[in-house]
Amino acid sequence: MRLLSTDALQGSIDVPADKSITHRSVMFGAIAKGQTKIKNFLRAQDCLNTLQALKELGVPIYDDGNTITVTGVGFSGLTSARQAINVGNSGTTMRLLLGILAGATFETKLIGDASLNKRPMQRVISPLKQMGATIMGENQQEFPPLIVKGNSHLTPIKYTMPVASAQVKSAILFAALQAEGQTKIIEKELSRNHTEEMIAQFGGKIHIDGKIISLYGPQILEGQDITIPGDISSAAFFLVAGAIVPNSEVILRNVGMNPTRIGIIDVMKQMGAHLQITDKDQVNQSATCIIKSSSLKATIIKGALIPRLIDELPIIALLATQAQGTTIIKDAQELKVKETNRIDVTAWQLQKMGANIKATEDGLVIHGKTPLHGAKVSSHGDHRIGMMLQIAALISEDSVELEKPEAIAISYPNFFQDVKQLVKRRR
Ligand SMILES: O=C(O)C1=C[C@@H](OP(=O)(O)O)[C@@H](O)[C@H](O)C1
Ligand SMILES: C=C(OP(=O)(O)O)C(=O)O
Repeated sequence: MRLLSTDALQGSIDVPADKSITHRSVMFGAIAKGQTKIKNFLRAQDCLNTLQALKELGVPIYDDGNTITVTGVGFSGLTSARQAINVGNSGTTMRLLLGILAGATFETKLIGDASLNKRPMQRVISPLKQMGATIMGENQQEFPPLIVKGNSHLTPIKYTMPVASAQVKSAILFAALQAEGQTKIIEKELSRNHTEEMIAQFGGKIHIDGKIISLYGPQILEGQDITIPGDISSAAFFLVAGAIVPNSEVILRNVGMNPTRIGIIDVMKQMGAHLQITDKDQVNQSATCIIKSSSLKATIIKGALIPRLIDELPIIALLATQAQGTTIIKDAQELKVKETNRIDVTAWQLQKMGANIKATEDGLVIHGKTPLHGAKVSSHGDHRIGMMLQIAALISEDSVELEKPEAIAISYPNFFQDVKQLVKRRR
């Protein structure tokens, strides 16, 4: 596919719904008692896989095209699926479902696509096994396909997390809601807290003290009405586009502003971006972002900041190619076990376009500012790499061809329409 390029972006877009919160809204709706009504559900492949998975586990879900109504069955009301559940490309779906199914006495086989088959699952298998669940990969491996057989008498654990991962934390919390007694999780670094927030929103009790989370189980949650805010991880592509394309002013409405997710805003401000945040909505944790073409300087991104912008690192790497000086990203080894090895793929694809970027063991080193030129690039089936490359193409001197653009529908089905809407002058 030939990508668009331009020398001006102008206009506004409504940011699509948050993927992490969408997954969780259906999961919490399913394991609660009573009805959950979800507005602004993200109709992207990953989230549709979560919806389908819960239907296959016996949860009544009705979609009127606007609102999704989930009739909660409680953990004990889930029923055995007729066949293996295919969660496609979605790591969140597989890992969180393992936590939910840790207390179900029937057996479930979870399968996914070729990319998911390479993603590490030991990080969830290990704590869930300690709690009493049985989870097996084929040939004793940690990789999907996985078979999970739960245990109706799960035991609570005290668990110090070896990785900063919201998915691992969430899987343990779903199991903890079913276990008798106190579970304590000690986070390595603070990661996105949507699961903790939703436990409270659905009427549960959870105690958080910095990196220590404690929860007494078992708990029965109650269905809620939820409106999903926009996804900062999707907005990120246009935040960067607005900053690096000359003559630009882009307004992004309904951007989720959960503090555990807004690392990219801190980084862009630090780099000198003309970024303004207005119309803050405290209830919905969202705001409007206005970004203008910016003259940028390099920065260092590491440590506790990494989990707050983990999915934004490929697009931040592109931003750094347009900043004066050397940007260093470190402590980001988790990027190697996403949909692709995002350290290597980001460096490799941007190098093809003339960027001065090098992969390191745990991150990237980017020397700016370099002009980008045309090339044949590939998403490698990774939605975030595909979107990053379209934004790179906007400032490319000549034409860029993208292989596997269809991957973008995993999190942002209307991405190319939104790009088109903002492009004022095609080159
Ligand atoms: O919990 C979530 O919704 C997510 C957590 C992160 O993964 P890890 O928990 O593996 O860091 C993130 O990369 C992913 O896109 C979504
Ligand atoms: C890593 C991602 O998602 P998941 O882990 O759910 O596949 C992502 O969306 O960038």
